[in-house]
Amino acid sequence: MPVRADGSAGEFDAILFLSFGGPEGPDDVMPFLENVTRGRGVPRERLEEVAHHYMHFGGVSPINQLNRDMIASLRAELDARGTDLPIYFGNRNWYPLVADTLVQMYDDGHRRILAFATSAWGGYSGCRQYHEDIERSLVALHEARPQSVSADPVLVRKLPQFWDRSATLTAGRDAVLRAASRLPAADVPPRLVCTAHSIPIVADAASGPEADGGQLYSRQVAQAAQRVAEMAGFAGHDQVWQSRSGPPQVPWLEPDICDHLEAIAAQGVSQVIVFPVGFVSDHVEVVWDLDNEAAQLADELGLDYVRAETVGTDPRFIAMVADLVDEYRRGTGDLDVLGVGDSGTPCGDGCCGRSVRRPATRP
Ligand SMILES: CC1=C(CCC(=O)O)c2cc3nc(cc4[nH]c(cc5[nH]c(cc1n2)c(C)c5CCC(=O)O)c(CCC(=O)O)c4C)C(CCC(=O)O)=C3C
Ligand SMILES: [Fe+2]
Repeated sequence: MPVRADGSAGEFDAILFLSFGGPEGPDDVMPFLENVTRGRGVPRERLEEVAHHYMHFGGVSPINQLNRDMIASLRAELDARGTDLPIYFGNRNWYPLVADTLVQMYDDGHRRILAFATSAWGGYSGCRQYHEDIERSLVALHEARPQSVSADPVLVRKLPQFWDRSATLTAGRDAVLRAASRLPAADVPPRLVCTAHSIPIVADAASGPEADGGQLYSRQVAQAAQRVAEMAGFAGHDQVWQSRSGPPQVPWLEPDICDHLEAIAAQGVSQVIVFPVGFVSDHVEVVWDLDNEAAQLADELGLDYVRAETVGTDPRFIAMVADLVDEYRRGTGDLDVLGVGDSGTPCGDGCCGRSVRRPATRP
């Protein structure tokens, strides 16, 4: 059993399901977007444009319900294994805010907490920022319960990145195959296009050990997509990026999915399968940017377009999350893998990019 920083041999006693958060009504949209983009130099016009995407769904992001569904599935899976750790839900950008959830967990008596973050990836937005969310919440807990926390501290251990777990990739493969089966028969095989959230080129360069040339996030995404494509029997695939933000003069990962659809249509491609490798659930960036924008463009270009499901509803994916919990709850999980860190300590030297402090606020 690995030696732990706090020297204790105790088991973990609760799970924090940590996610991005999303608005639950029209009045939440702008304050939510301000939380997401505080200090990031995202132009007002971009925020207003994104606010329209949310308004298209009545100001309600599907992400919260999807997370609650995932939590219910995880609960059932853990119960079936006889693992009775309670699961709590907390978000970076919207209610329930992780800082509030942590106070609740503490008041309920939990002192050793495993955190599962809904991003599979390394890099600042997908990994490091979740460590920062934990750290910031611990600071807030200390302010809310100063005497108790000093005398009786709490440990929050973040679970590893899971983009390369076999269940993640197998669920992706089957989602691609199901999508492919919805395409009408054609002479030429369909093009598999794998998409993930774009990030600024400098953010990508800053993620991952410098010795490996950085680019941890884009390399992980490329590898996951490659594996899924191979497993689904595709000779090749295209890697694209979506939902770019920020000022237009700042370079982000490219090609953008829409530019790419135009390019392949011009090459004579007639069918496309879009697989959102970068996300675990069908939230706004999937149901707007892919099912609406990209699908409409494909229609205009005369492309048959199908979008593969995200992996978060696949029972094998949920079982994988339960495996992570089981591996780490007794302290036997590997502490030396990417994504794992205690109480906000980032997972490795130079692993996931520079820190940018940015507390979420209430409306
Ligand atoms: C790598 C990555 C993931 C995947 C890893 C993970 O899952 O964590 C991800 C997920 C998500 N991104 C989401 C939403 C947004 N992302 C934004 C902005 C940004 N994302 C970035 C990166 C990522 N984002 C970046 C570098 C920015 C620029 C601002 C900044 O540096 O932080 C903005 C601001 C408006 C805009 O400009 O688009 C919104 C609204 C939602 C929730 C959707 C819903 O509500 O249903 C989810 C799951
Ligand atoms: Fe994002």
